[in-house]
Amino acid sequence: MVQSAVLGFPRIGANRDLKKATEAYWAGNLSQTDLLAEAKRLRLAHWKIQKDAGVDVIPSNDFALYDQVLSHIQDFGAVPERYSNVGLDRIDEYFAMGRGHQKGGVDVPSLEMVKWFDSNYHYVKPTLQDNQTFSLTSNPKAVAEYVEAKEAGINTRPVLLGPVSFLHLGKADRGQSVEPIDLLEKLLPVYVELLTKLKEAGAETVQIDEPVLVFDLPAKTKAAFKPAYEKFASVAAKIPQLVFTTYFGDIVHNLDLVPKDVYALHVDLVRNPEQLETVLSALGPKTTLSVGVVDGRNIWKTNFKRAIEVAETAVQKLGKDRVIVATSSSLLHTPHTLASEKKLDPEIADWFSFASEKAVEIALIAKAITEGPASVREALEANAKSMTARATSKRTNNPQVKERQSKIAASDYNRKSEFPSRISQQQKKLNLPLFPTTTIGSFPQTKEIRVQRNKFTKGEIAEAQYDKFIEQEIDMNVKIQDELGLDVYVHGEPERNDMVQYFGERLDGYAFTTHAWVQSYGSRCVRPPIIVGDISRPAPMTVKESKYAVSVSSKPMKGMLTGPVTCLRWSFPRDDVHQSVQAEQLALALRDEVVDLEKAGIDVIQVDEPALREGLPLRAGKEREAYLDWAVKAFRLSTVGVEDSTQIHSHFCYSEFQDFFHAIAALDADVLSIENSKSDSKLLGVFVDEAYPRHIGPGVYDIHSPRIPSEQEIKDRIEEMLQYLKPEQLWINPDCGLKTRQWKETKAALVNMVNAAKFFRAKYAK
Ligand SMILES: Nc1nc2c(c(=O)[nH]1)N[C@@H](CNc1ccc(C(=O)N[C@@H](CCC(=O)N[C@@H](CCC(=O)N[C@@H](CCC(=O)O)C(=O)O)C(=O)O)C(=O)O)cc1)CN2
Ligand code: MET
Ligand SMILES: [Zn+2]
Repeated sequence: MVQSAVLGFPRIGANRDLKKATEAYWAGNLSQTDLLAEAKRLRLAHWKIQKDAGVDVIPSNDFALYDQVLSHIQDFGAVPERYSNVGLDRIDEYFAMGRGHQKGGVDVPSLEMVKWFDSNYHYVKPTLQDNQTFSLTSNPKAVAEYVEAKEAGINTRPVLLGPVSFLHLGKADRGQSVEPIDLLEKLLPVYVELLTKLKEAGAETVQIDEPVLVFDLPAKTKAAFKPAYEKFASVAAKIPQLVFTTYFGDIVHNLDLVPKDVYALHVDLVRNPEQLETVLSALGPKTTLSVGVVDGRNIWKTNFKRAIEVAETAVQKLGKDRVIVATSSSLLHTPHTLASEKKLDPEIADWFSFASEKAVEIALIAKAITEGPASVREALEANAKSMTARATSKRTNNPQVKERQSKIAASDYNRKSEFPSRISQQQKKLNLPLFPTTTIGSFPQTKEIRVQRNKFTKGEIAEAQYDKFIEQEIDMNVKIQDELGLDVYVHGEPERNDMVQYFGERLDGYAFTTHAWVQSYGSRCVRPPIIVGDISRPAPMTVKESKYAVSVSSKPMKGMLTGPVTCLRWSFPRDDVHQSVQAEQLALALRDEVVDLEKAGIDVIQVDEPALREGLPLRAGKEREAYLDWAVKAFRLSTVGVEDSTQIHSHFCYSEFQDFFHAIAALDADVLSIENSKSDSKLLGVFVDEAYPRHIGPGVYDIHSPRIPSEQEIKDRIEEMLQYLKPEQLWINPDCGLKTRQWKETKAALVNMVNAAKFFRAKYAK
């Protein structure tokens, strides 16, 4: 029979239960015991959902209190000493690596956190030493959770991140020079020990994730697969059977690296259905193929007909016993259940499927193949009906939007003048000192703000009252910036629930949800709006708040928008129209907003594009160039409608600039702020080598952690930056917005930042 498998289930729970529990624990309002009990409750609930859905292969160890890679770091004894030797218990050590720890005389920043492939999820980077050793902890999480499920009557398939991916996704610690992949020999015994324990506990198969196989890999990493999987083959009798798992891309270019003797191979056929033929012809004679046909990255109902066709192609070649139908990747990137969405228009809700519904889908697809379509006839018919309804719906099509798109001219992509002329006109207006200080946009989203917004959303307070509240927040933010002595102000974004969701809610062509949360990092979640049709802007979206902010401020005030590519990437995009078309529609809507802000007297406008880098296709080549072409065009289309004297800023976090610099330069923004505090300042070298003439603010401190950076630390960072950048092009700002922080630490950090800037201002004053 064809089995059904889920590669991973979202862990936050139907009501962001995990977020609430961890945050309560951090605040000292929940005991460790209660935190662990809540985590257990969630795991059991999620296993039960999948079991009830009829899924054959249910994952375990897909859970994590903060991040699954971080859990591996701890279980493998790869905890840097600064966390392991300061007397923290296991849970606090874990959170210290994830979010820093500044309490009880301990002061450690967090480990670096970066994007998980091309998703909006973030993982903690394994951070390794030259003399790194590994050892398995006494009660490894993978074993404990396998046993826990078994005791609940569910025989799961544990998920592990494979050794090559674990090392490839890691880095040398600051000041260390080890190449992580060179540590393979030392790491493998830990995997063997862990796999052996899983087998002893009863696990028959293990999902071993090697997603790095979708990248273009350096020779050394490629060479690591053979010894790693030969080692596992040599102890095959002692360990579970391995399902070698890849996702988020095709593996055709690395097919020779797939071990021939593993029990099964999983490939993502949602992203790259065309790889099936090649993969099938290269498969080992006994290997089972796990075909990923239910999208783990988006919320559209699966097209059963298409999914079954794909799976049948594999069945014809391999037979039913050698095919597993599965989700394309973990469902971590999808919301918990559609059942919570009481406010969605039923016509549109019929097009969607969230994690719990996807579990049902995958079981149905397996049944359709094993027992024949007649066994699930009703479900197939209902599915076909939904597909037709969506394809023919009037809701998705807006001729006026298409008409405008067809009229875009080459001149719509260019500013009036080049940067040198622009910056002098801007400087006349803005009169900024050397080393201007600014922040990235958001200020703390306090409990009070959320409560007021919640009341407003529920209709408990009137719009006028809510608007008044927002104005008071803006007043307060301006006053605080006066006191801090910042140079370019922000209004603080108090009116925004999220930088993407907020715009989605104000644009036509979008649907939005009430409970569809997805984990972004640690306890932080997002509720991506859903692009269902052609996008347009019925009315200005941010002008009212920005105009008010300018009216109460004596310093330049930045207008604040989320760029077209980030709006696209952090929404659930349509899958029936190319992403470039959706980005262009967003760009046109934002262009009107930018021009309206300028008309309202806003001289500095920041258009954030933190997701531009994450959208970059994972492999170099034509696809990448095509992406950069439309992404850069979308940004330019949205920003260049202004006068030379209006200063355009853009912001990037989570960006590795080495392979990306030319695109950033091509945006032609006047000022860039980038995340930098966790990276080696050497990386700023690209801006020198490539002679970047415009202004730039590399972040001077990390905003993900409550830890307060000292003035000296910030000065040291600036000093390093000055080795690469000219004083007259350098801005001083944090890595990113401050919405996740408390006011107390925000003020303390910004005082130190402003003082550090003043120090250099005095030093360079002539
Ligand atoms: N979309 C997106 N992706 C991003 C980022 C981002 O800002 N947005 N930043 C980067 C890092 N990722 C982040 C992701 C989320 C958050 C974040 O702060 N999320 C908030 C939720 C933001 C939100 O939508 N808030 C809503 C809902 C708030 C809420 O919880 N309301 C309560 C009711 C009010 C109460 O009693 O607290 C409820 O619904 O139950 C609002 O403010 O209106 C959180 O998890 O806490 C930060 C960074 C990369 N990716
Ligand atoms: N303007 C946004 C903010 O400050 C930029 C965030 S980038 C993830 O929150
Ligand atoms: Zn940012």
